[in-house]
Formats: sequence, C-alpha cells, structure tokens
Amino acid sequence: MASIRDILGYYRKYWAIACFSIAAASIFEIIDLAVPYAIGQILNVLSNQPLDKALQNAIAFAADITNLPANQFFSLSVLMGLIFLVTVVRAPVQTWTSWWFHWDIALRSRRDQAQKTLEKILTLPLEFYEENNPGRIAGRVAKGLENHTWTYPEIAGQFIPKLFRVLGIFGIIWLIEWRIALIFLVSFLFILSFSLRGLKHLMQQERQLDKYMENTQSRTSEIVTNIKTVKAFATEGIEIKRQRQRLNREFKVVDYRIHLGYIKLATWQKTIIQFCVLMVLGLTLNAALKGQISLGHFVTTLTISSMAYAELEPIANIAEIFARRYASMLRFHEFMQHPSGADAGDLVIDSSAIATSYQFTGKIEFSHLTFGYDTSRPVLQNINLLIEPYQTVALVGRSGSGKSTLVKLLFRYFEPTQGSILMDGQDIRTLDVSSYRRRLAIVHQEVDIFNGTLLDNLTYGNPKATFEQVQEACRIARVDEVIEHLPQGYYTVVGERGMRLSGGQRQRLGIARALLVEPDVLIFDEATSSLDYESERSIQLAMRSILGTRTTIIIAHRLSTVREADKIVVLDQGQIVEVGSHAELLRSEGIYRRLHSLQETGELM
Ligand SMILES: Nc1ncnc2c1ncn2[C@@H]1O[C@H](COP(=O)(O)OP(=O)(O)OP(=O)(O)O)[C@@H](O)[C@H]1O
Repeated sequence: MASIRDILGYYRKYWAIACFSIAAASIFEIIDLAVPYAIGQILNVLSNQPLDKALQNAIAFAADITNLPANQFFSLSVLMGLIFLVTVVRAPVQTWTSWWFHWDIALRSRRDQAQKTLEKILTLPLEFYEENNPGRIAGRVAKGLENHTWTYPEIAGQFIPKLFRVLGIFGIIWLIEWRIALIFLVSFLFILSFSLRGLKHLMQQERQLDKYMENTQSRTSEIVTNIKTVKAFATEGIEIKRQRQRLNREFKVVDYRIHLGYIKLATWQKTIIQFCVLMVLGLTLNAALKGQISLGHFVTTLTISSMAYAELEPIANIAEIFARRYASMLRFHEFMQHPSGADAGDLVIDSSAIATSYQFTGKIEFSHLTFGYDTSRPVLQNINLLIEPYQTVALVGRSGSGKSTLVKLLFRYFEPTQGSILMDGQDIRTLDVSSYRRRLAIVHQEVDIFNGTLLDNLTYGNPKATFEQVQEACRIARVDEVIEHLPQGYYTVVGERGMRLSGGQRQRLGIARALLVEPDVLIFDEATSSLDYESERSIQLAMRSILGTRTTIIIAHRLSTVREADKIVVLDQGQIVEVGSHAELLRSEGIYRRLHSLQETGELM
C-alpha cells in the first residue's frame, strides 16, 4: 500500500530548493510578526513607557553611528523603518524567494509524474488492461496528478510556514509573559491534535468515497465506449438507474459522513478557538492590570495571539483540503506501484540508439509449450510446431481453442508455463523484447487508428519509411485505391474528428502499416472474419501477394482464407490435433474436414 513517503518521493529531486523556499517562507512569516511588536513599542514611546531593553540598545547604537539624538522622534523613525522593511521591502523579496519556487517545484514535479505515469502505462502487463477499463485508469491518473500539483504549494507555501509563524508568536509571547505563552501553546496543541484526530477518521471516509467515485466514472466511460450497444439494446433507462444508485451511494458518504464530519469538526474548532482567544484576553488584561506587562506589551500580546488563533483557521482548512486529496493521491501511487510486466518493452526514445537489432529468417519452433492464464487451467498444452522460413501457416480451430493465445506468447506478452518458443533456434526469452518485437508485425481484427493523417497512421511502426515505400505497401495492401479517391490523399485526417474508415479499409491500412516495418514474421489475426465478401476478397488478394515473401501466420475462422497456406494447424482445447495442407486435411476424417464441410454448406461452426 502507498504511504506519505511515496508522495514525498516525487519531490526528492528538488529537496534542496524545496528546503530553501520553505525556510524562506517560514522566515518571512516570522519576520512579519515584527509589525505588531513595533506597533506595541510605538505605543510605549507615545505613552512615555520604557522600550524593551534590546530595542533601547539597538536605538542607542543607531543614534551613535548616525550622530543623531536618541529622542522620541528618532525612536519612532527607527520603529517605522522596521515596519517599512518587513512590509514594503519584504513583499517582492518573498514573492521571488518562496512563492516562485513553490509553484516551480509543483509544476516540475507534475511534469515528472506525468512522464512516469506514461512510462508505467506503457510497461504494465497486458492483463492489467484486460482487467481495468481505460476510464478508470485515466480518471485515477488525472485526479492523482491534479491533486499532487495543488497540494505542494499549499503545504510548502502555507501550511508549514504558518506553523512556524505560530511558533514565532509563541516565542514573542514567551518573551513578554511566559505564563500566557504556556497557556497559548497548550491550547494551540490541543486544537491541533483534536483537528488531526478528526481528520484521520474523515480520511478513511474519503478513501471509500474515492473508490465509489472511481466506479461511477469507470461505468460512465464504459457507457461512452459501448454507446452503440447501449443504444441498440435500448438500455439507456437501465444505465441511468444504475448510475443514479451509484451517485446516491456516493452522495450518502460525501454528505452525511464526510461533509457532516467536517462541519462538526469546524464547529468544535471555532468554539474552542474563540474560547481560547477570550481566555488569553482575560489573562493579558489581568497581567496589565497588575502591572506585570506594559500597555505596549498588552497590545502586542493581544494582537499576535489573535493573529495566531486566526492562523488556525487556514491551517485547519489546508489540512482539510489535504485530507480530501490524500485518498486520491494514495490511489494514484498504488497504480504507480503496480509491477511492470515481464512483457514490458524498453522505453528508448531514439530508435537509432537501440543497441540490439535482429534479423531473422523467420524459422519458429514451439517446443513442448504449455501455458495457462491461470496456472491451474492450461489453455495450451504441449504444443510442438515447426514453422520454416517463408512458410505460411494457418491456425484454425473452434473459438477458445487457443489460437490467439499462441500468438500472444509469440509476442512475449506472456511467458510459457513450460516449454519454449525458438526464433531461428534462439529461445525468445533470451532476446531483447523490444528489438525482437520489431521484427514481428500483426494485423488485428480491429485495426487501431490514431488521430492524425493517413500517412501518420501508415508509418506508425516505421516513421522513417519513405513516401515511395508507403505507396508500395499501400499498393500491395490494396489500400492505394481508397487513398487515391480522397481529396487530401495520404494527408487526410482520420481517427478522432477525422474521416471514418470502413472495416475493410481499416484492415487494408493495417496490412500496409504492418508491411512498412518489413517484418520477418507477419501475423494476420482473424483479419477477414468481420468483413463482407467483397472486402474479404480484396484482403485475400492483398494477402496472396504477401505470402511467401516472409513467414506468415494466419489465424482464421473462415477456412476460405487459409486454403493456400503451406501448413494448416488445427487446434482443439489447447492441443494440436491435426497438421497438414488443405488437401491433406480434407482427405483425413478429422476436425478440419468437418469444419470445412460445415462452412461449405453454409452451416455455422
Ligand atoms: N486474458 C485472459 N485471461 C484469462 N483467460 C483468457 C484470457 N484470454 C483468453 N483466455 C481464455 O483462453 C482460452 C483460449 O483463448 P484464445 O483467445 O486463445 O482462443 P481463440 O482460439 O483465439 O478463440 P477465438 O477464435 O474465439 O478468438 C479461452 O478459454 C479464453 O477464455
């Protein structure tokens, strides 16, 4: 579980400048106290009462070096000079020595955290994304980052300096009358500990609320993502009802527990504070009446003690705001603490700086491979399969037989439970994962489109591809005919707020994109299963011109796509049950023949 140390860890890099700016802010808060002190002493000068000894000495010294008489006017001038220094001169200096740095550190740290978050997002295992929806992740990250940014200037620039200010006040009152100072300190500590205890309890409620809110946001994001399904099933009303229940649950926690809790806390705080102010007033008045303190000290003590109690309110407010944010900050850190996956690629930004580069012939061997997402339930069992360079191998079998899992293992998204996968005779676990993956390319059933131009999307895997290479890949993938009909051609904006591509167009774009990385192994994962006959046909033609140019693996439900494969591998319940060419498998009385005849007659698999 994350803790306050994790939160502080983000500022470690800036500790020196943070200490300096916090110290500067605290010193300025204390220096500011010279104003009520000087006013008290001015009152003493005006009422002909003696000044404090140290001040008297300082004024005598100043008169000595300036050769001026140490009279009433001179004393008042020195005190006014002091007020000038700690107000007019202090203001701009404070802005640059503390406030600038508090926000500077907060914003720098925000940038660092945002970058680390992206790195985390890119290195988390694939299964994390299968378990958590994008809305939940985005919500947690955005809230965590925002709360971090606002919290630092409040704590470093206000909370800590104000605590020092209160300490300074205690020091001044101590110098005037130690008994009043002690009462002030005890009452202050009492209020502070009382507030902190209340906040601790409320923080647990905040954590609960944060979880509830995340669930609500996550569902809203799911509704947005799956809006077509929601509309098609006309479940808008059900969604509203469900979300209303969630929102009511949130409301009960936030209003009846959290908000009420803060109100109760504030009621007690304010009553106790006012009681303490009155108590200090009584004691100070008593001391003045007995002649234990001067009129000036009476005014100073009253002014600064009410300043101190007035500070308690912002201190309590900042603590309250921190408590409200703390839960989401911790949850952000819990997200950041998720271990990176074994499938994490490297995060080298400049691809030319990548040390290892591979070139494979495309010979793949699955050797005694066993794997299960849950180790107690194997999804693939004892797979032995040799794919020769430039061969085209089709993986077929019923839904859930393990075809996609086999490809995920080839990409090293997961590690085999037993056995190994060899690429050109080398165990892929021994290879640098990013450099290895760069030699593979896959065309998924759903081709992801990024916001940008068609050209950006085509060169996503290989930004260095020349325009001629792009055109050639598009010609092979038969996407050139689509692009040529667009007014802006390759520069047409697609994706978010851009042109919509049909399923078949996306598929062909996906093929061209895969070809542009010049992979040693190309995989088509159900590339044609969701398309109409015409689109399927043009993709088959595109695939035909690729087959034989590199090792190709085709996962297909529609057997018409795999006829031309050199080898067809039939999987059933995680095991290879048949291997052969189309003709060979049709001759045997196996699953393939049965699947084939079902498809030929138009019956479902
Ligand atoms: N991330 C996962 N976590 C747990 N189980 C999974 C996961 N992905 C797939 N499975 C399970 O593994 C088995 C094989 O799934 P896989 O997707 O490899 O089959 P497939 O042959 O590709 O199916 P289809 O043709 O329907 O895509 C299935 O029982 C599936 O439920």
